[in-house]
Formats: sequence, C-alpha cells, structure tokens
Amino acid sequence: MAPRQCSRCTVAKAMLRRPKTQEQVCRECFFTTFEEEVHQTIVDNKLFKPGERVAIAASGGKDSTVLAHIMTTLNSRHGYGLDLFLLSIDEGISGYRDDSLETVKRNEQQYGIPLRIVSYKELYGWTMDEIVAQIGTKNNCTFCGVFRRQGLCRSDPILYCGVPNLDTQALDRGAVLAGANKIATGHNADDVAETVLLNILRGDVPRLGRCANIITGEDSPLPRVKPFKYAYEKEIVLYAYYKKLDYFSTECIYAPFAARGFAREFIKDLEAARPMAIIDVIRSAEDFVFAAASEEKLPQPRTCERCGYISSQPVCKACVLLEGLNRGLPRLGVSRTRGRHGEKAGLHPSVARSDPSSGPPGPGTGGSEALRAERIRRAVKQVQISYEEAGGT
Ligand SMILES: Nc1ncnc2c1ncn2[C@@H]1O[C@H](COP(=O)(O)OP(=O)(O)OP(=O)(O)O)[C@@H](O)[C@H]1O
Repeated sequence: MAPRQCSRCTVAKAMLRRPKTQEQVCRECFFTTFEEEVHQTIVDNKLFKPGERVAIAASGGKDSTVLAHIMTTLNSRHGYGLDLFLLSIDEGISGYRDDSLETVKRNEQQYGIPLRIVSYKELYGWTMDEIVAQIGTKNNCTFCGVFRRQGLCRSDPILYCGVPNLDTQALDRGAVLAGANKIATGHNADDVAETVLLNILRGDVPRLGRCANIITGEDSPLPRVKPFKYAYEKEIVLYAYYKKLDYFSTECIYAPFAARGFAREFIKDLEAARPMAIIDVIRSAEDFVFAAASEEKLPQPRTCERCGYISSQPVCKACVLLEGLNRGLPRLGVSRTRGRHGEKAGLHPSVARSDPSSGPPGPGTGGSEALRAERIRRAVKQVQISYEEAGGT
C-alpha cells in the first residue's frame, strides 16, 4: 500500500494525525500549521502591540518552553516588534523547581532572550520547602497558588479564574521589576476547558463569565495573555517532541496528582470521544451571555493596605497567609474560601465542604476513586452514544 500523503502539501509522506483536527500531515506541515494557528490567535485577538516588553512566564515545562520557542519564532518571522524575556518564579522547591530552572537557563541561551528569576524567598521571606515544613502537604498549593498568582498553578485550578490581579503575585512583581508591559503564559486549550468545566460544576457564574478570556486585566498596567488558548496540550507535546525542545517534565513533588484532577480526566475523556469537544467547551463559555448582576458579584480590585499591591480585600490573601506564617499560625487564611459558594448558597456544610477549591483535586477528594472512574465511564459512554446517534464518525 502506498504511503499516505500529507493532506496539506500533498507531496511529503504523512507522519502524524493531528490530535485537534485528525488531519494526516507531514512533520513540516504540522510545525507550520501549528505556528500559524498561534499567530492567527495572536493577530485575531490583538494580543500584542509593537514595542511592548513581554514577559514569557517560563516554568521550564512543556507549555511555556514551546511558548518561548514559538514567540521568538513568530516575533522575528512576522515582525511583531516585541521585546521578549523569560520570567521564572523560583518557589524554592528542591528537587523540582531548581531542576526546572536549569532548563530555563538553557532556554535563555537557546532562544537568545534574557531570563529574569524572582524567588518566593526574596519576595516573601519563605521558600515553599519552608512553608511545607510548617503546614504539611495538604494546603501547600494554596500558598503556592496565591504567591505565584492566584490560579497559575494547575494544582489549584479552581482559582485560575481569569480574574485579573486580585492578589499579590510573584509574576506581577517580577514583571514590574523587569519593566514589562504584558505577561504571556503557557495556559493551553485543555487548561481553559478544564477551568470552564470547574466553574460550571461549582456554580461560579461570575468567574465562568471571565475564565475563557484570552486577555485578563486588559485595563490594568500589566495584562496577561494566553497565546495557546486554542492549542491542544497533545499538539504542544508533539511539537516539543518533534522539534526536540529542551524542557522539564516532572510533576511538582508537593502535588504529584495535580494534573489528574477530575475535570482534567473528564476533558481528556471527552477529547478521546470527540477531539473538537475541547474547543466546543471553550466556545460555549465564550458565547454565554451573563446577567449584569453576575459581574457585580465579583470582588472589585482595590489596593492592599499592607503591601500596596492590587487586592480584592483590604488586606490581600498573600499578606494574610504571610502573617500566619510569620506568627507561627500557618493555617490563618487558608480556609477562608470555604463556604464562599456552597454555604452561602444554603447547602449543607458537608456538601459545601466538597468544594474542590479547598484543596488540590487529587484522587482522594469527594468519593472513592472507583466510583469516580465509574461516573466518568458512564458520562463518556453517553457522549459517545449521542455523538454516534447524531451521525458522528
Ligand atoms: N514557576 C513559574 N515561573 C514562571 N511561570 C510559571 C511558573 N509556573 C507556572 N508558570 C506559568 O503558568 C502556566 C501554567 O502553569 P501550570 O502550573 O499549569 O503548568 P503547566 O500547564 O504544566 O505549564 P508548563 O508546561 O509551562 O509548566 C505555565 O505555562 C507558565 O506560563
């Protein structure tokens, strides 16, 4: 049987089936299509303006490494006129972040753009290793998520809501110190779809209205953008693999199950049944129309009276957490988010407590693993049947 030709160039041999579109393409066409789709996202959504100084939030992981590679490629190919640099937050997690920072240091050389590293230790006086020694591994993601940026960390996905600049954030501080106008993060389509789903499950309409935004904090001095909003995680991995990019692939040692949260597994199952489901979840969120009243429920940004950074409260969450650490009361402020929705909504406290924002969505939360797996299997089966019934192939 003759080898199948690339459906794009129709000359070269097809080497892979694109996870997003199922097209069979050669490697070169995969690279150019992937890059040009990101370029189109950037152009269509006016993510950057010429002359801007852009911090690429670089963890050393696959998403931000591919982002750094693509941003430098597109910046020179299409003449964006951006002043790019890598910005890394060193949370102080030995055996994890120190190793991934070594990768980012090599990326600095490989992509020829400067690197700025900002540490929790210098900003807050504490490393995550020291915090974990105080608080243990149950609520540690709350500290990390708040200090880095509420919700940048996937292990605390419920919080990465797209609400701009509500708390003291290491990335913001680092970006301000380095004179940036914008921060670009490696959040991908799977991350966004997962957040949409979590906000639906949680009934958090105000956040649902914003979580699919490609730009957050548009009116602030330091907006954040997600150039990979429509890029599938699988394609990012394939891109990094075929391009032989240098990235770090270990999960955080303090949240080893973080990437296996319920919503993430569900999104993966939906994708397996119908690849465009990820985009459809995002598009649904984009097209929701919300009552004006739901916006009013979001806390309005103000200035923290202690540190001066933008906060939703008189004293920002980072300052509350820090105060607890410094007073030897590390739990101070940790459980404040509990009941914010469930108990206020009149739910029984035991139901409200299953609110996943109170901890990383590891396998242990809210029912046994077997029950959860069964629920997912049933839900996916329903999707498959209705999809087939609808004439899907
Ligand atoms: N320590 C860090 N320093 C700088 N940016 C970070 C850091 N951690 C996360 N980010 C930014 O937040 C995005 C989402 O972070 P998350 O923890 O969900 O990791 P991820 O999806 O595995 O991404 P990556 O593969 O880039 O690590 C990253 O793509 C990156 O842009």
